[in-house]
Amino acid sequence: METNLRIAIQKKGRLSEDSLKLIKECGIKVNNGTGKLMATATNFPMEFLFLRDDDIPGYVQDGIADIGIVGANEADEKDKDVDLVKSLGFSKCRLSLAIAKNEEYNGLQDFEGKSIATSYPKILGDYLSDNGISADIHEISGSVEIAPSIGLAYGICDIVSSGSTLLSNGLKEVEVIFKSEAVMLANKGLSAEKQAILEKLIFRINAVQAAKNSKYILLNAPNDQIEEIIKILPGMKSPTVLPLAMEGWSSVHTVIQEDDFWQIIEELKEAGAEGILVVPIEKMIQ
Ligand SMILES: Nc1ncnc2c1ncn2[C@@H]1O[C@H](COP(=O)(O)OP(=O)(O)OP(=O)(O)O)[C@@H](O)[C@H]1O
Ligand SMILES: O=P(O)(O)OC[C@H]1O[C@H](OP(=O)(O)OP(=O)(O)O)[C@H](O)[C@@H]1O
Ligand SMILES: [Mg+2]
Repeated sequence: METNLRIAIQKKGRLSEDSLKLIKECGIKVNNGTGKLMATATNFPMEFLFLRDDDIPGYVQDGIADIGIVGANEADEKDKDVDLVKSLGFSKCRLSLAIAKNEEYNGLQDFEGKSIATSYPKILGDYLSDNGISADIHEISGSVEIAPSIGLAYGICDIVSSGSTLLSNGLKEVEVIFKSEAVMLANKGLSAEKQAILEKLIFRINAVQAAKNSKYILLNAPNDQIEEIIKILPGMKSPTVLPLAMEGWSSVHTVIQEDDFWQIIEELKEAGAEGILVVPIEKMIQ
């Protein structure tokens, strides 16, 4: 029987859509009809389990799933004996301490002896003890932001992204204690066959990620400016230079990093580049 790599992804929630999108971008086809909790890819040796994110680190540790996608916050909180394979760049958020917006805040010492409601008792406990603060951690499983207004706790420690949930509940963020994004976890004892499938998957994810961070750039320039323009362009290798039909002009093609984009464009314009086109790249194999 063919070996399949079994991946656990969140059934429904903040990670589900982007996890499946990544799988799709890797060219893997899976038919997860509504309500189906298990599925097999049609064109890659992979099986899918659709689970609550809380259960994923444990299932990966126990080998029920070979790999899994969860938030780094969930992976850290569950503290299972698994390998962290890769950060995936989506579901970026932070775990923060927050208190009622009308409370004065002078620093972390304000939490000394107070109660804090959270779904992340381990991460919070570690943070407080690292900082020499002793507080009463009150574990609740959801709707954490309600705790101060109903008198359950002085402060909270919960996930923040835009900050709008805090705002709507009359809270202010006072400390960021953990920065998170989706990560891939793997079981520590994968067979050689499963390891080989995982490597193929990682190769594809790397190509997708590299493409997302890069742009293909095309521009025209007079030949006497080409040397200077090439100096500005840090391409994958050396840029391609092609003569244009117009005498004395060339077209330059290369790949640039998204982060350097605006700075490079400015420099290129100053160096005499014209007709600059910037195009997204679908996959990039380095
Ligand atoms: N507002 C947000 N913006 C970005 N990422 C988020 C946000 N909220 C949560 N996340 C990330 O997505 C993960 C899953 O969040 P979600 O709210 O779907 O979890 P959940 O309610 O515990 O789901 P489940 O029903 O699977 O237990 C979180 O652990 C965190 O890493
Ligand atoms: O800073 P914000 O952009 O407002 O995001 C933060 C909120 O997002 C998450 O909840 P979610 O909306 O996923 O609902 P949940 O409580 O059902 O998990 C998280 O638990 C926070 O409450
Ligand atoms: Mg959960």
